[in-house]
Amino acid sequence: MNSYYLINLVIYAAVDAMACLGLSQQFGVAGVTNFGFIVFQAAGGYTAAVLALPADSANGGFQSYIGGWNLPFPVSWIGAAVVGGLIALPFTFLVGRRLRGDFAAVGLLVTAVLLNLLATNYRPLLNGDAGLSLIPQPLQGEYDPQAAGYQWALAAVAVAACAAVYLLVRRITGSPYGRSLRAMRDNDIVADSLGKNLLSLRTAMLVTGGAIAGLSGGILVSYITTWSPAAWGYAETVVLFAAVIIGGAGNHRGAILGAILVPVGFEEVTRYIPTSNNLPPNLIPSLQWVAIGLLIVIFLWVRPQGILPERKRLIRAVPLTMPPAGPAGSGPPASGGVSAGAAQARPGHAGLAPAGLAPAGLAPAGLAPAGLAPAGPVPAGAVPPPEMTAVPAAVRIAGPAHDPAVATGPPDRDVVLAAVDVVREFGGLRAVAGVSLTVRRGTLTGLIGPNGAGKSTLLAMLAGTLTVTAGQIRYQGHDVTGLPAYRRARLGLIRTFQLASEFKKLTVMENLLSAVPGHRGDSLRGALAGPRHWRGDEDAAIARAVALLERFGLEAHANSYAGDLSGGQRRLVEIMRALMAEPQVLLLDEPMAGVHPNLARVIGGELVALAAGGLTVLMVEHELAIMDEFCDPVVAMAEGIVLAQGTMAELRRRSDVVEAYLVG
Ligand SMILES: Nc1ncnc2c1ncn2[C@@H]1O[C@H](COP(=O)(O)OP(=O)(O)OP(=O)(O)O)[C@@H](O)[C@H]1O
Repeated sequence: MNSYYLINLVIYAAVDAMACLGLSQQFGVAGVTNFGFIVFQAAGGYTAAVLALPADSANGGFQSYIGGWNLPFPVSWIGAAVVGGLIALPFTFLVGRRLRGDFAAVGLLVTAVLLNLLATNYRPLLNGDAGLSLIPQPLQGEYDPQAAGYQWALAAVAVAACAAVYLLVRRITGSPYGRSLRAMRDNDIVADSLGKNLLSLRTAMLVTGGAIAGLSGGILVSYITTWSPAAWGYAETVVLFAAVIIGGAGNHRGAILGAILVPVGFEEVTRYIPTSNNLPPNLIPSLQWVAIGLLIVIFLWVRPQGILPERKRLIRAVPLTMPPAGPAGSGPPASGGVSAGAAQARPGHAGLAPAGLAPAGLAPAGLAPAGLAPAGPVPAGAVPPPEMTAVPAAVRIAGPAHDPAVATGPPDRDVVLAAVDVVREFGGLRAVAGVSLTVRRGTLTGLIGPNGAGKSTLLAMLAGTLTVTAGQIRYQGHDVTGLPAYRRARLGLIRTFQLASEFKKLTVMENLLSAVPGHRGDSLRGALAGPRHWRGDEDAAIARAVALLERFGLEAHANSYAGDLSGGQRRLVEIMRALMAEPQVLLLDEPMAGVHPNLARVIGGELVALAAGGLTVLMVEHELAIMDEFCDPVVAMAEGIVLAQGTMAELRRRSDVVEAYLVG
């Protein structure tokens, strides 16, 4: 085989593998479907070209372009990566919290098409469809670019760059930050409710993917010495997607394999197809597209996980070696197992007692008395009651220390969560029609009502998953109505969902670890710093998770995919995951649904013990026996309003509640 031909193969394989690694990171790991991926590669290629080219007048002005700085290697490649990353920033508005994933994907595709049209037709800066040529190769002043030695060296540098990209994406994916990315991919609303900033995560993925794509484009342009808009058509993104899907989305080795099989392999195979003058000239390229399309369909149908599926991340249980719980007040609740590992809480969370309990001495001695708050509506815009405005700073368990945006007004000692005349409309339907409600610290408050009463909608508004149409949500004495779910979660306001919401393709252990707040490895910077930076936090979190798993009898499933568990077991995973988030207030939406009655009792007892330690729980539940046994007070809703609030015995004496819900 001719050595130039081999060099060509190696360089194309390296460039395509890099691009596929970037796309696999975005799409396979983080679930960001970037149909505009090729734009970033094209931008990197153009940047490398204009950084290396002399001013456009230097070679007779036959082509026009931006700049022409004639900068030495490797500035052109670095510039390609930087520009590839930077041009991702304007795209972030497409992948924000509010835009559904499929709309964002279409938005990115349309943007790619528009930019390609612009590049093809706008001559002054981009030279139109003629593109750019005579792009200088790296160090071509010092070496002969035609020499085989030079070309092999260029291929070696391209392979080295590809290896560096592989190590980079592997480091990110293998970190707690990578776990958050995969959690977001599996269920972004749930990830949001656990404190993950979706916009920041997706922006980081667009920028790193853009930088990788830009670098790959820069390397390619330096090698082929031309840049043409026709080579970066949006359809090229389909080829890269095919490679990632066939290789195995989310598996970085799969991305490399896919790159070798699809873009490189297809090009090679078609070289051996005999040509004939009788065949239409575009037949073979057209057949290539048909084959790629068919392969995508076949793989998505028969083997959606690809040739090399995403690998399961087994986590070894760390033995519980920490000292027994500390002195009075900082000790575990009666149900000690849940608290294990808390002694290793990070300094930033030092105030958080085991599994989110209130700090020593601040918790009420036992389950709070009924505390019958008036059920009637509070007028809109009402001044908060006086008890919501004065509390010692030490009680701010998860207030301003976590989130500087909520920095005014001291929290209340007793009322930890309040809805003030809250309304939620869906079109013409008033699902919640002016609810006022207070939840007191350390209580296990029940929320009952017939189907469609508005309970889940109210819970979602309290957590920030749904915005209110009118009214106010107050948490720890602060107005949090405008705060998104992830910010509320970081303040300790954690919810679970009515429908199963485990991260299916994360193991049970990973589900639990994904909720840990303030993990040193749960940021891009922390992930890049490497395991040595976050190993301590990880071990402490694993120890806490193991204790919880043992408490709820799921230790044997620690390394099973959560999506493979039974309905009841998945419920338990959600509850444990919520506890791992170190909540101050837990909003549970039918947590016992599908759980065996004996286990439901264990959960109930566990929640009572946690409440005795200062945790506040608001729980929607249809099973009245559970309400009778564990919840006090209980709030009854019907048709979007609160009918009454009191003990279950008191509610049973209310004819309107009995009529609406308790009959039968
Ligand atoms: N996203 C939505 N779009 C339109 N209507 C909705 C939406 N979510 C809830 N609703 C409607 O709002 C009303 C209250 O629903 P919600 O789920 O809050 O009731 P619920 O008390 O939790 O009922 P259940 O006990 O059956 O879960 C229902 O009529 C429901 O159809």
